[in-house]
Amino acid sequence: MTDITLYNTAHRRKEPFRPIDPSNVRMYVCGPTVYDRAHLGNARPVVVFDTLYRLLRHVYGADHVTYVRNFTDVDDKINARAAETGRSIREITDETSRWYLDDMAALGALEPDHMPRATEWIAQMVEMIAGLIARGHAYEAEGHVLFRVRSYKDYGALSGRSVDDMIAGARVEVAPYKEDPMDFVLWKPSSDDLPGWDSPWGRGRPGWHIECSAMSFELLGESFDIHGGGNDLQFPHHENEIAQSRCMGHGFANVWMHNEMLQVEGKKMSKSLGNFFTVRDLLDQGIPGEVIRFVFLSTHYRKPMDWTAEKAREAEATLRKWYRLADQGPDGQEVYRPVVNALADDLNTHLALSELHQLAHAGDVGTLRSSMQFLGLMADGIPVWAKEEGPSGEVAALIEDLLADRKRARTEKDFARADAIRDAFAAAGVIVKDTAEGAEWELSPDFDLAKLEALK
Ligand SMILES: Nc1ncnc2c1ncn2[C@@H]1O[C@H](COP(=O)(O)OP(=O)(O)OP(=O)(O)O)[C@@H](O)[C@H]1O
Ligand SMILES: [Zn+2]
Repeated sequence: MTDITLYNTAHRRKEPFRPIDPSNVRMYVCGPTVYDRAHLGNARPVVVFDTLYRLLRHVYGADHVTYVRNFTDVDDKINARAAETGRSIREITDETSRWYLDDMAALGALEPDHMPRATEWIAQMVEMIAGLIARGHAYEAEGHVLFRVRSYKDYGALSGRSVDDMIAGARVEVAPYKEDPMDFVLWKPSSDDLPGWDSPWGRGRPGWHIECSAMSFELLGESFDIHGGGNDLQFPHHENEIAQSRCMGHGFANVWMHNEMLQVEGKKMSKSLGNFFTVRDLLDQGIPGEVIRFVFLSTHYRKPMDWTAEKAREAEATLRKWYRLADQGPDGQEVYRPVVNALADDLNTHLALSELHQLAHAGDVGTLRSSMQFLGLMADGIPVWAKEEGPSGEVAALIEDLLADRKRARTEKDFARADAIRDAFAAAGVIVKDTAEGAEWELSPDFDLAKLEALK
């Protein structure tokens, strides 16, 4: 069996992965708050943990892995969106959840085995909150229930910081009913115009953190193998989840995995900063989902990354080449061992892609096909966009620009430049024919975009 090694944030090192029960490997990933289209940053954990899910299914068997990802469908941002638009909360959360699943499917992400909506698990949250009060880890104050952070001595262990350091660095809400500014909300009262459920503490709604503790417990049990999410959730969300579940006497998650952020000019892409574009924006611009997935896979999940048009162009050119080859491959070949091994080493997706380059280079079309399927780059055969004749608009525009540049160089008798362009076309596999009507060109099967981009 393949040995998997994963970086465990909780211990800040790579560790051999040993599931609690190899016949049911269990993973929980924090899902979206559903009030708006997912931005490209939100898609990063989806692709990262989908890749891990695929690896686990490959190693332990598809029926021996349980993947849970929630929908947060009760939240003040959702209430605000409903108030702004005059639409009902349910309409907004239903529509947004559907969009989310469509957009993520376009990126080749498999659906998790369970996708619990928080509002369907309120009774279980209430029960857990009552349990925390009974154990002295929570208290009721003015219709709120708060978690008593100082009652959990390991608080902060995941981030490796002390409670006092965290208070200093965080925006903690100071409220008169809190015993300590660090205490966080498990339950809060709802006015009549807001969603609310009856509880021992009056009509109200749950805090965000308790959702994940309650739903992971119900669907995966007291202890499970992997808990994932973006590293922006590490504190406070994941520290709070750990505090709640451990104080209930649960073992909770063994391995904590966090993806780094998708950035825009050095800053996290986020709704609050307004520096975002959605997955749907890219798809609508004609950028295929496979290209977006490829760009994600080319950077390791623990490194920050940017989205650039150039990365998308290169990914598209590579994928077109691979699809042309894989199209000739028989189905049902084994996945290439080095590709599996690359993922088994803390999801080294960059290395996995280099292994695919090797396969393409060697012309092993059947193994290329099965390995692309394994990485989620090829669901049902060759995607339609890759079957269409000719390269994408972006590649064509680049070639046309270079041809214009060559013409100018010739007119200006800059033969060095004209020759450099000619040589680069030859090296990149662009076949140029000069005709009376001007230059005509086509791509040879081993077209290599990188060799052209070097010229720009
Ligand atoms: N820029 C980003 N890069 C990578 N992952 C991100 C990024 N922004 C959010 N995520 C992840 O997306 C997932 C869904 O989170 P959620 O719906 O709470 O996003 P969000 O908090 O609304 O986004 P934002 O931070 O833009 O408001 C979480 O796992 C979160 O860590
Ligand atoms: Zn969570």
